[in-house]
Amino acid sequence: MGEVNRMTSDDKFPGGKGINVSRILSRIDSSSTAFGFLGGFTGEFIKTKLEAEQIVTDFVTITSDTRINVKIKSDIESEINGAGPEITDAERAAFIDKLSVLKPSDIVVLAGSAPASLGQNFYLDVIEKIKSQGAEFVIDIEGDVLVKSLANKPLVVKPNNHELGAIYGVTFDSVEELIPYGHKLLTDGAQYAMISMAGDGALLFADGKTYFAKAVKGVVKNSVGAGDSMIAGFVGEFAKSHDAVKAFKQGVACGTATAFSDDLASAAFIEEIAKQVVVEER
Ligand SMILES: Nc1ncnc2c1ncn2[C@@H]1O[C@H](COP(=O)(O)OP(=O)(O)O)[C@@H](O)[C@H]1O
Ligand SMILES: O=P(O)(O)OC[C@H]1O[C@](O)(COP(=O)(O)O)[C@@H](O)[C@@H]1O
Repeated sequence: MGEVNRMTSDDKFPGGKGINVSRILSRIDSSSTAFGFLGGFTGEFIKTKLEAEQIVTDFVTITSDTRINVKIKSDIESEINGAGPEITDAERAAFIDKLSVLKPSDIVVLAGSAPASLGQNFYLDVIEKIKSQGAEFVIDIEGDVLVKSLANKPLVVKPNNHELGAIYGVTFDSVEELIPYGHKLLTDGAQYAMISMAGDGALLFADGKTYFAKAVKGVVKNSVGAGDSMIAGFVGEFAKSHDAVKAFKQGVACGTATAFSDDLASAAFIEEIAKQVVVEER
C-alpha cells in the first residue's frame, strides 16, 4: 500500500460468476447460454473469449464498460472487484424480456453481485419472471437477496460456511455446528443446499439427509471460481440425472479441480479429480 508495485506476470480471463458457470458447464458437456449485461472493450473481450470456447451467448449490450476485477496472487490472495457498470432502465427491461424464452425444463443460474444501478429488487424481479415461465433457478448471491429468494424454492443454494453464518447471524466453530443451519436453508425453501468449506470439504443437505465430501488433497493454485465451478458441476449433473448426491459429487470435483488449476479446471482434470471424491452420509 502506498508504493509502486510491479507484477512478475499477469493474465486476463473472462470472469464473473455466471460466466465461470457457463465455462465449466461447457467442459462437462452441458450446454448453457451465458447471459447478462456486457459493454465496452471489456465486454467485447469477454464475448470473444466465450465464443472461442463455443459457448452460446445472449447478452444485453450496454453503453458502459463491463467492470474489471483484479485478483492479486502473492503470499496471500487479495481481490479488488469493480462496482459494476451503469445500466439504464431500458437495458434492464431488455434483460427481463429475454427471459420470455425460458421453458419449464430450463435451469437459470443467478450468480454474482448486481450493480447498484439495477436497483434493490432486480434479482427478485428476475426470479418472478423465471417462475412465471415455469423454469427452475439456482442462486449464488450474498446477503439479503439470497434469504428473500428462498421462499421461491431455488433448486440449490451454495453459501460457503462464512456466508451461511452471515445469513443466520451466527459463527461456527465446527462442522457439526453448521449442520442445523444447512437444514434450515431447506425448511426456509431451498430444494437442495450445499455448504462449501474450501479446504475443509463440503456438505450437501437433501431430503432431510446430510452428506459430507472430505476435501481432496492437492496443491491450491487458484481459489477464484472454485465456488462457481461447484455450482456448475451440480447443475450440469442434476440436469442429466436428477440425482442430488451424484450432482454434489460432480460439484465437489469441479470446485476442487479449479482450486488446483491456474484458470478454471479442464475437462480431463475434472474427470481425474472426480475419481478421488468420496461422499458419505453423516
Ligand atoms: N483448498 C482447497 N482444497 C481442496 N478443495 C478445495 C479447496 N478450495 C476449494 N475447494 C473445493 O471447491 C469447493 C468450493 O470452494 P469454496 O472456496 O468453498 O467456494 P467459494 O469460492 O464460493 O467460497 C469446496 O467445497 C471444495 O470442494
Ligand atoms: O459478483 P461478485 O460478487 O463481485 O463476484 C465476482 C467474482 O466472483 C468470481 O466469479 C469468483 O467467485 P467464486 O470464487 O465464489 O467462485 C470471480 O470470477 C469474480 O471476480
